[in-house]
Amino acid sequence: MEGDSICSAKRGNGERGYSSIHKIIQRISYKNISYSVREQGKIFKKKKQILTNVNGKMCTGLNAILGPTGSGKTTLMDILAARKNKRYLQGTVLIDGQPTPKHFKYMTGYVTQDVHLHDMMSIRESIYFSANLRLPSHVSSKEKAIRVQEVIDLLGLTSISESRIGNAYIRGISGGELKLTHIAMELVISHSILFLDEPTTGLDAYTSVELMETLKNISNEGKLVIVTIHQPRYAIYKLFDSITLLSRGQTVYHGHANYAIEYFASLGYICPDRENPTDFFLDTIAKDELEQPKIENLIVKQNLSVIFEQSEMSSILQNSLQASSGISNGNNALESFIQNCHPSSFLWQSYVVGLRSMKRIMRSPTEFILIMITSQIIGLLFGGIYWQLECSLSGLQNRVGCLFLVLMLIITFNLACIETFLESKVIFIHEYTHGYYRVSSYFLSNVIPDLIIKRLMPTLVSNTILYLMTGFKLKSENMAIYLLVITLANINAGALHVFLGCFSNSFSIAAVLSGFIDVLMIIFAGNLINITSLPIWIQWVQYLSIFRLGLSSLLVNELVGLEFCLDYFREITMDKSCFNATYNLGDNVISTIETGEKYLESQGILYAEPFDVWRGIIGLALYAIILMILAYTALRTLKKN
Ligand SMILES: Nc1ncnc2c1ncn2[C@@H]1O[C@H](COP(=O)(O)OP(=O)(O)OP(=O)(O)O)[C@@H](O)[C@H]1O
Repeated sequence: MEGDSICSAKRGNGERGYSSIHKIIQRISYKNISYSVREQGKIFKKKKQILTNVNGKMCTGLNAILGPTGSGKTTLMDILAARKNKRYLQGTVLIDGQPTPKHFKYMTGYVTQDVHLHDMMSIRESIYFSANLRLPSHVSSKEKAIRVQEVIDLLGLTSISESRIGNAYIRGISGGELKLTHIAMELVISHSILFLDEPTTGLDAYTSVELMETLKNISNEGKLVIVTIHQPRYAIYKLFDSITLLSRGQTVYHGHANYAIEYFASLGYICPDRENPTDFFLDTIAKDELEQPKIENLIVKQNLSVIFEQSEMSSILQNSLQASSGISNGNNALESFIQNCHPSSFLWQSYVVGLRSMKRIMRSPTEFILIMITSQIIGLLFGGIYWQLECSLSGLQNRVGCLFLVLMLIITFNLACIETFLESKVIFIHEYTHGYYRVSSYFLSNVIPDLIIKRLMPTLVSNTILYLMTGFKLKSENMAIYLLVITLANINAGALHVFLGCFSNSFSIAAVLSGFIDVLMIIFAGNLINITSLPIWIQWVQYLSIFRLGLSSLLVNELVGLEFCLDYFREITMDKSCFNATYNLGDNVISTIETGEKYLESQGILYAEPFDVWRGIIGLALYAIILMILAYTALRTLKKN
């Protein structure tokens, strides 16, 4: 019985690794690992202990973490893979005797329990996407394609490699095939350490054994493979080099898989012939958790974890951990080795992610077509309602109303940006934490095309139609300014809703926040309440309103130089043409016309200087930059663990 002999397993050569990003790692050791969290969703957050004083060592080969549901398997694996919040962690994890390097998680393959992949991509495209972004740039496209094909064949995905992933509405591949695709996306990178959380869940018995045999073969090449698994068949159990049995976050056994039965027998727990050892271990642990066993030759009320802690095996392990903590194995350059977590450049990442975004839009055109058709119908409808506006007082009112409604529509259309991002948030977090791309590449190539193609393009087309139908000023410079304001308002509304999508975890929360912000901005637009009538100390809020900034520019652009007949005079003179005259009524001088300038003055909108039309545009542009930075920052600071 020798604790350290866990690591006397074969030493492969880490063959197939792409050496520029993959250091050959042979051992992970962990000492006194304790992990606790503050439980979410309670007013007084209670501390919950998940792991307590766990020790161990895992080496090249197939290592399994077993235990009942909720025993802490995933948490332990996450800690070893450097994917847990260090704030709640106590103890040390050493990689080949060295502290875990900063970017360790990018050096490892990690298959999560839940799988989230882009629905419109095929299996081959998904695996190629992973290879394209995560393999070093010196690996040619041809080599990547060959590697992808090899992994597809290895996991038996050949016959369905061109099938789409699908989603809840569009039937795609099965859950098991999805899992295999995810595993393939990690295998294709050929990391020297591979973590797999419940890789066989969702697979039939035969495929599970096949998969585990594949993982065993991979580990025989000198790779360190760690899996968490619930209740593997004996055929799978036989493949494990080492097993770690957990019970309520404590170690019940850690050592060679083929010694475990002997160890339990030494405690009086005899595994019956023909019984699957894993079933036997889990049953024993379950009984131990329930009733605190009172077995002959054992100290009463000692449970399996205490017994293991006091065992000879555990003390050998402790000694070996103590001794190995300072050994570097020549890998003391681990930290400097992986300075840059991304093997591909910012531009390459933006190109690859952008290409996928475009493919997604092209392959699910319904949403885009629907947005395009609805916005054109609304454009035509508004154009019909505000058809060829007259230069009368009602024409002035209609102009203001129409411009306000155009801005309202832009905000409403961009509400969908919340959903667009929320939908892909899980995929973004998964891909980002797996080192596919930088946040900036994703932002540039995923968020921005979405804003431009799905939101801005339809709005610009419908507003061009609307502009011509309403009879707004026909000069090209006025139309250009109109479309520029529409563009900036669109970017603002889109960025605002992307920000809200990043900020909150559900559509309803984001929609409530959006409603609140929109109402505030509408109040300060100026046409529901006259800003000049408000107390000075609150008037500044108008500069925070996209509506106010946009509307003031649109109004200056449209109204300066226009004259509007008072409808009253047109009726009494029965003259449909507009004339400019003044009448003296007692002390009052009444004009037959209202000028656009007079209206703007009454609204507190500056118009006299050419710059006045640009004031709102510059405000909108600055606002767009600020909102984009906020959205980007929200994406960066998103909790990614
Ligand atoms: N962030 C967290 N907040 C609260 N509880 C947590 C948190 N993370 C883990 N837990 C709890 O810790 C325990 C261990 O979780 P973990 O996912 O590691 O178990 P597991 O053995 O992998 O379970 P399963 O076999 O079901 O996957 C569970 O009871 C879980 O609810």
